[in-house]
Amino acid sequence: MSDNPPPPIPSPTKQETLRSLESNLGSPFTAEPTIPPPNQIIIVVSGPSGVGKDAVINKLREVREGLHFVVTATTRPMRPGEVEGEDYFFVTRENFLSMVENEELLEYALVYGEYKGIPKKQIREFMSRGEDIVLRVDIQGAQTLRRILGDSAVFVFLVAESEVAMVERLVDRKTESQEELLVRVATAREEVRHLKSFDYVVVNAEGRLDDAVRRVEAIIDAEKSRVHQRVVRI
Ligand SMILES: Nc1ncnc2c1ncn2[C@@H]1O[C@H](COP(=O)(O)OP(=O)(O)OP(=O)(O)O)[C@@H](O)[C@H]1O
Repeated sequence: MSDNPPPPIPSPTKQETLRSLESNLGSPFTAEPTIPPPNQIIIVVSGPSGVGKDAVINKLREVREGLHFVVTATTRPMRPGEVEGEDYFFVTRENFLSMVENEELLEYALVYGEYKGIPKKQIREFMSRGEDIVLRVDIQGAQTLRRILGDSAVFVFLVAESEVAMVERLVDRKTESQEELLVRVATAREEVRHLKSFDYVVVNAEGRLDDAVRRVEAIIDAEKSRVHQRVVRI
């Protein structure tokens, strides 16, 4: 009789454990992704004139990939520093109206005497390449888009930290005459009541542009993580 202890039973390898679990479960484990890739989203960024829509969008363009910023068609004259096809597609009234006639625009509006519209083709093209779409529209445009897109798009309302901060920014920008300023500021006062038809609100405070952009990014991340994804049909 030997006093030696029995040899230890070798513990199963990881592979053996997996095989044993599979055999007990009755089916092999799959390496398929747990969830399908998220749908492309349309994010509508809106807010009163001078709140910083362009500033937020320009910064977002620098810091985030995979987004297509839709270039709006407009009949308004080019401002100094603006680039055709980058800031807007500057078109004649005649061309614009023919786009309307041919139903090439997702929505259009007459804003301060000039037409602005969103080309459908651009949205379809970039979504089919897997990009998310960012639309920059005024409040009137956002209301129309809500009617057209319903809950299939994400609506973000940008606000300044106070009315006076917004007006000062608009004045400092020096792109509007005194009369134009009056119309924009009076309109902005009215527009806040539309806030409730938006999904998210983001404060763009003086000197805190980066915070506003981070918040918009967080919204995009949250939307891409939704269990019930929004489905866009245009
Ligand atoms: N967080 C911020 N801090 C300081 N200045 C800002 C901030 N955000 C925007 N601005 C400035 O305020 C002015 C108005 O911003 P912007 O042109 O982006 O507004 P907008 O909402 O696009 O206006 P509009 O609808 O009239 O085109 C610009 O001169 C911009 O550089």
